[in-house]
Amino acid sequence: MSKLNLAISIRQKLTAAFVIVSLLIALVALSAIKKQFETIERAALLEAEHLATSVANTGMDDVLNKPKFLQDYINGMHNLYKRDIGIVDIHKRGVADADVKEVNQIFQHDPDNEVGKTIIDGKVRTFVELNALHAEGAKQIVVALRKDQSKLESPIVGAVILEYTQIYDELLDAAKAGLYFVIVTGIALVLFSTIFGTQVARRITRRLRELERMVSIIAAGNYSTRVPVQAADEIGSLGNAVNKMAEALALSHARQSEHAHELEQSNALLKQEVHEHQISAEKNETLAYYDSLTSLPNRILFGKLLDHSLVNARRYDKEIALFFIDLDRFKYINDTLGHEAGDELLQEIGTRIKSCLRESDAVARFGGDEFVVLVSELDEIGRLDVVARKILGAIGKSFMLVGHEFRVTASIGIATFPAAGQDAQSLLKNADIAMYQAKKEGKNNFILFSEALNTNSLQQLALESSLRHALERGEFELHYQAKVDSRSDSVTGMEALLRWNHPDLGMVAPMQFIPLAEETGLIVEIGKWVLRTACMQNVVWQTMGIPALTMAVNLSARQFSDAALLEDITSILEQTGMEPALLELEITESMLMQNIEKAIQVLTALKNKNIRLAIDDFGTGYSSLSTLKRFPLNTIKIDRSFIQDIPNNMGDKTLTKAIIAMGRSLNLTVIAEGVETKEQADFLAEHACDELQGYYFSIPVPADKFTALLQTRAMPELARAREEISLR
Ligand SMILES: Nc1nc2c(ncn2[C@@H]2O[C@H](COP(=O)(O)O[C@H]3[C@@H](O)[C@H](n4cnc5c(=O)[nH]c(N)nc54)O[C@@H]3COP(=O)(O)O)[C@@H](O)[C@H]2O)c(=O)[nH]1
Repeated sequence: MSKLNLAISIRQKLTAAFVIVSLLIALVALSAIKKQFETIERAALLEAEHLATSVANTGMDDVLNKPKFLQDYINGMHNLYKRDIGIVDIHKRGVADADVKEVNQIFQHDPDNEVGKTIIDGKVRTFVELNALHAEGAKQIVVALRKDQSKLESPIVGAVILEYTQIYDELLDAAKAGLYFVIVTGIALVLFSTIFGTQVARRITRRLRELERMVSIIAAGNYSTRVPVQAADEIGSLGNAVNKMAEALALSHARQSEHAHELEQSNALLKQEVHEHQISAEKNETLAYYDSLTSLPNRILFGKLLDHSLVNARRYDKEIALFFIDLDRFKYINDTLGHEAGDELLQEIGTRIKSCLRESDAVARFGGDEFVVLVSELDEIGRLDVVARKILGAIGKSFMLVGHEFRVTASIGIATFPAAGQDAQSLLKNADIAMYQAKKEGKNNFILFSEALNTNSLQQLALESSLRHALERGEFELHYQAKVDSRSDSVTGMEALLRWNHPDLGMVAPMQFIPLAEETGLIVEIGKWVLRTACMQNVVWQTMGIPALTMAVNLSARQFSDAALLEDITSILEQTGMEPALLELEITESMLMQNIEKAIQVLTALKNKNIRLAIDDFGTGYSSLSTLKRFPLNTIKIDRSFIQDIPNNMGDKTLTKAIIAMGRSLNLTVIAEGVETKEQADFLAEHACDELQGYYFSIPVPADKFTALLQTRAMPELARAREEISLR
């Protein structure tokens, strides 16, 4: 309820109460006045009746015949008591009257013949006599006059008419005086009580308003406010109660503030904890779904994206494509330049791949050097080539790592939905198969998955599985191929060549399993076995009295980039007792050109161990003379591709001559591989190629056969080999 409403309401109520009470008092006073008037009239009437009756009882019957006496009596009553009495006979004729003119006159002042009626029935009647003296008329009472007044059955002989206006008026005047006093006093009292009541109401409402104002201030939170208590009445008690309530509120507010402060503190702590929890949840999510190195989605998140894309592709009958990208020779970079450089490279690769894609495509890193791309809005299958070439081009651009310029390539396998698989797992597997095929076919390219690849891949998988057990099962063996002095035809050394004697497949060619061993990393362990076996064999031959010959062993890219290479070789040399100077490591030109600085570093370390170093497949890696000069080499081995068309191919002849000249100018031993004919041998000898290797002299043979070859040192062995060649 508003302040205004409250005040008006109480005042109105009080005023209304005063008005009602005043009206009631006025009403009661009026009815009392009315009652009093009636009583006055009744009293006047009663008195007149008694008087008239007493007049009648005064033996009127006897005195009727004595009009003089009667007149005197009436005159006496008039003079003494101011009462006007008239007496009539049964004919209404005046016998005596206060007004003597009425004597002997028929009474005619009763408007309804009340006198006549009373004379007939004896009943007391009143009437108002129309009289000139009284404007309102004179009140008259008429009583029957009997012969024997004590007996009701006595005959009526006349009537007594008594005017009672005077007594009535006197009584009325006396009553009116009292009445005026009552009315004036009453009005004064009503006025006073109204004014007083209004003042009281006003004072009450003012105090109530003040109380309300104070309560509002307290309610607004100003608990120190106190209501001024003006009187010890109910409002004063209410004020005291409000003050007590304010004190209690102040106390509770203080406690609440304290509590709120504590709550605020714990809330802040809670917020902090929630914030930390959120951060850690976000971190966990990032860790769970994103690759920490490249910030690209990881395998888990990519799986979800792929599943989602497959659902859409199925629903809208669309094609999607999965690109499996694997860097070529990444391990080599990682091992030679260090992990930090490798990480930098992977980050850059991630960025480059991303830059080749549309917003709707997704790229993820699966770990290592494996990246996967999801092209979910494939308009046409032809776009796959464009995307793949774009990615290869971006990756193939040069990188600056540890202050040097490098180039890497990648192999991409592509699998499309629905052609290459119905679910995420098969799509990923088939893209992986296609990627391996791309690697096999020379790397730095892409292959779209086909069912034929799958069959091939299954074979590869079976081969890979057997390869993992080949070493422990002793299925490897080494064959040795002689190296011959071009001038004397004498054996200067041999090259150890690995053979895999598969229990089911028979002799598996190195070209079939070495790339597989390289990809799977098995080559490192296999390579160590080759080194140990070759060294042991060489020592065995020396203990057999065979003069010391150089043992050449091939190193794969992975072995060459293996950080433990030097340590492993040193330990093998120590374990086998092999003379380091008799060991020649053949490293391909392309391996050296991958990272020239690192290659120089590794070669120098090996060279410092007195190990001989040969550059294999020379002529295929486009190394310049200036670069070549920086490698601490002993030998260059001209690639078979230059030899095979000699003497017919003039270009090859010229190039071979140039390579020989260059090697000699660098004081390197020059050896030609793949020498299959006398013409080739003669040409090379003629142009001062130091050593020759090839089927013309000897095919790679097992250790026992090579022992025989060495022991006899007989040309016939070589010749036999030549014969074998010519038989092919
Ligand atoms: N990392 C390692 N690589 C190895 C090892 N053993 C062999 N290999 C490499 O495998 C490739 C194939 O080797 P392979 O089938 O043994 O072929 C060698 C010779 O048999 C072949 N050769 C020799 N003379 C001739 C010839 O007159 N004609 C002709 N067509 N082929 C001939 O050449 C291969 C030796 O080449 P190279 O090593 O370049 O001297 C091959 O790349 C091997 O390097 C191993 O243990 N580890």
